[in-house]
Amino acid sequence: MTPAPISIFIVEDNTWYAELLEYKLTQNPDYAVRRFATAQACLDSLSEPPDIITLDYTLPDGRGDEVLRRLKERLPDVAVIVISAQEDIRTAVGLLQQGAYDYLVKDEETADRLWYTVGNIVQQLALRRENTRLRKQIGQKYDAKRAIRGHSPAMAQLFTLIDKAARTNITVSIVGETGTGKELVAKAIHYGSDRREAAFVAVNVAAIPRELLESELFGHEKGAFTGAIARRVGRFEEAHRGTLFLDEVAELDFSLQAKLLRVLQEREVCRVGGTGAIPFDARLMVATHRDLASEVREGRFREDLYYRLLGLPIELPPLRDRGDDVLLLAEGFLHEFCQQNSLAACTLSEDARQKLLRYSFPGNVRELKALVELAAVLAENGTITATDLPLRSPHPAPSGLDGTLPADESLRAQTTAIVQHYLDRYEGNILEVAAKLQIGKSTIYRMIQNQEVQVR
Ligand SMILES: Nc1ncnc2c1ncn2[C@@H]1O[C@H](COP(=O)(O)OP(=O)(O)OP(=O)(O)O)[C@@H](O)[C@H]1O
Repeated sequence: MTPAPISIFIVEDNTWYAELLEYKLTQNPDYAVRRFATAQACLDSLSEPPDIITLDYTLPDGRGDEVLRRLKERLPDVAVIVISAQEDIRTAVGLLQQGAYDYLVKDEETADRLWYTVGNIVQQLALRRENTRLRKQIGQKYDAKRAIRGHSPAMAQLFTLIDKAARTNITVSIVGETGTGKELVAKAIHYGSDRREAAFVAVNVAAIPRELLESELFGHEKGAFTGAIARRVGRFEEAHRGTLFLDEVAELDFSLQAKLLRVLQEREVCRVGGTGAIPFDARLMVATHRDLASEVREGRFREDLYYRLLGLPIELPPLRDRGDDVLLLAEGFLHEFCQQNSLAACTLSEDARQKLLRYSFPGNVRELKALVELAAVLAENGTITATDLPLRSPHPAPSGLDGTLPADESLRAQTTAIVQHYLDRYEGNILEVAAKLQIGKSTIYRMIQNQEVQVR
């Protein structure tokens, strides 16, 4: 797409000088220049607002400061460069304080200096335009209806809840197995809400060592502890006016649960080693794969914090309970993958569809995505058959997983055995294991924490 031209108004009553500036600026074909001999003529033409105005300080119908004020009233964002015959520091400072972008004195180098100043403004404009474009794109990306696929009744209910959550600031608690789309839902709510222009900050509580987590969340002052060589702003502060998403919130230990509760009650954070309280305005969303209510019953999670965090509860069903959504998702991921990799479009054969429908997907949507992407690479002649869907792990796992839905009781045991097998094989390298099995690191950390698996 060709970028929009930069519109520049030259307001100058000296025709020769105006032509000189125009001649210089039009050397860039992207600059569309118009000339005005009076302030009024320029003010009358603002219905098509320019990006930049060069303003002669002494015009027949007004002084620069007065014209600048009127221009800024009408177009607060326009960049105005005032050009004056006199070098007067006090006038220059006054104009800059009034919002002028720059103040240039008329001499033989003015046209060159104007060229550079305009160049700087154009760079900033390009960044601003890019920023707006990206924000729009991100907003679309996380438009719940677009990013989250699913037609099953459970998903229809989910879309209703996302809409409701996006309309208010209510805390949202999302529960679901690994890879069911908890973070995706949190983003959809954030980007559908009034907070979309500010940051979405995600923190995986299970992935950060306990001793670093407090400073990660609340920040620290320089010298607060060994290694705190500079002040650090915490995630709560980073999420100011936006959303803070605390993933795996059930893994918080008791002392941090107490601190989080205090922060949420006071709506203020205190940096580690700091004395003052800093107010914040972040919307909170939390996620966990655990049943928080039973964590409370078992005495592992504070009841008062539970009620603070519960807000609007959203439960994400495992993929195996979403019926035909498996096929809808598979086809969507296939289409995207083939497009992104310039592959010819692929379709799923009937036996492949049946295999996907029967599989249990312990890694849920994340696993499905990885599986069909691999299948797209393996497939011949644009058709994915059952054999292109290698449900078995490439390394012999110590379980009898045969790729189809096993009995519920044995599923957890099989998952645990597979993860343990890979941890042993890759000498406890969690990143590597997570990548090989296409599961979240947090799932592995969680299994280690629960002593379901060990790093040996
Ligand atoms: N309904 C859906 N439609 C399209 N893509 C989805 C859907 N659900 C999940 N995904 C995709 O699946 C992957 C995993 O999703 P996400 O990270 O949100 O899961 P999670 O539940 O937060 O995982 P974890 O528990 O491991 O943190 C992402 O690539 C996400 O875009």
